[in-house]
Amino acid sequence: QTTLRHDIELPNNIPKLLIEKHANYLISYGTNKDEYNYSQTEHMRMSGMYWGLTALDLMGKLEQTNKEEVLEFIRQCQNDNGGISASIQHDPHLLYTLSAVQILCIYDALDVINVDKVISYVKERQQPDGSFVGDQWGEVDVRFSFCAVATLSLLNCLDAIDVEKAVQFVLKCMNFDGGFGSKPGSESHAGLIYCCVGLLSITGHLHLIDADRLGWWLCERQLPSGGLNGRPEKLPDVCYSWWVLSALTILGRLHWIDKKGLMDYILICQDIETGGFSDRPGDMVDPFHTLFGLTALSLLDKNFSLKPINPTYCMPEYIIDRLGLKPSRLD
Ligand SMILES: CN(C(=O)[C@H](Cc1cnc[nH]1)NC(=O)OCc1ccccc1)[C@@H](Cc1ccccc1)C(=O)N[C@@H](Cc1ccc(O)cc1)C(=O)NO
Ligand SMILES: [Zn+2]
Repeated sequence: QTTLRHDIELPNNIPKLLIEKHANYLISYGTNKDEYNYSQTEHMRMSGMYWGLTALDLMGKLEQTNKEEVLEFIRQCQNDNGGISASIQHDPHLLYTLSAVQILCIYDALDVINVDKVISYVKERQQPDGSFVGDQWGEVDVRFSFCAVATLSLLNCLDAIDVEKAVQFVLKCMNFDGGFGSKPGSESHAGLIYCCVGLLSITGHLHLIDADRLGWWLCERQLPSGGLNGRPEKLPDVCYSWWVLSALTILGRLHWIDKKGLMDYILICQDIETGGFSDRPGDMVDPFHTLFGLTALSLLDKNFSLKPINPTYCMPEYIIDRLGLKPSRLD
């Protein structure tokens, strides 16, 4: 019987990975600041810089970036309470505090901010039930638990929070399908699964996951086009290649996916004129999907000329090695 499924048809000629095009796209994205898209993303600028810089580093192009300009921007984004905001004069948030710390680790420049105040900002966000709020407005989401734990572990200061209680909250977000939602009772979603599996990988609690059941749910994300979606019945999207593959890699079940089919899907999502990746063939490219297309390819095949990516932190493996971090994986 024909099951009606949202999916797309793939054309037959698959382009190879156009590294130079993607590097030029990301370098120029950061320079012409008057460009419309650049102005529309001010509210998440710090994350946008993390996406661009990490992608450029994977392609071996970090030395083409303006390191001093980025460090000065980050220094100006740290607030008196220690938290870091998306742009200058914006409110601090755990999302952008993580992005800033990730960038500073890549540049090996943590000294440009007050690290002790970052640690106290993160610590103050933890709630009595172990969960975390993102900022002073108090929204709880397990994404923020991952931001808190990833940030503190990059700063080698995980003991500033109650790790056991943080893990307890994550387990409350686990569903019968083996997946995780943003809060207890929320439906499973590949992005939140990445956050929960990543947190448990950093804290060494992966044994609490039903790896076969979750692995199965993650592989069910793959569609006939080869692409992956984030939830059942959704369209394929390049960024879900990363959210699903990184979790499968940590769970030791990456081989459960049809790698060739997914690689073809991701390569078709390149814009061969402008450079960059879009979520689906023919859509507008952006730095977000460009990073997650490249990180997924880095996990799929080491023969692309990309540096290896760490699946837990979504940062180049050599940076995690330099920091002496060993996030756990199931074998
Ligand atoms: C806020 N946001 C999203 O909601 C995207 C939108 C989207 C892209 N493709 C389909 N939808 N969704 C998204 O990131 O979903 C994956 C996800 C959700 C929750 C937690 C972790 C990953 C994107 C930005 C964006 C908006 C609109 C279009 C493209 C990118 C975003 O900032 N995502 C965050 C998700 C995130 C947040 C916190 C983390 O600790 C880790 C990841 C991010 O990647 N930060 O580095
Ligand atoms: Zn996407």
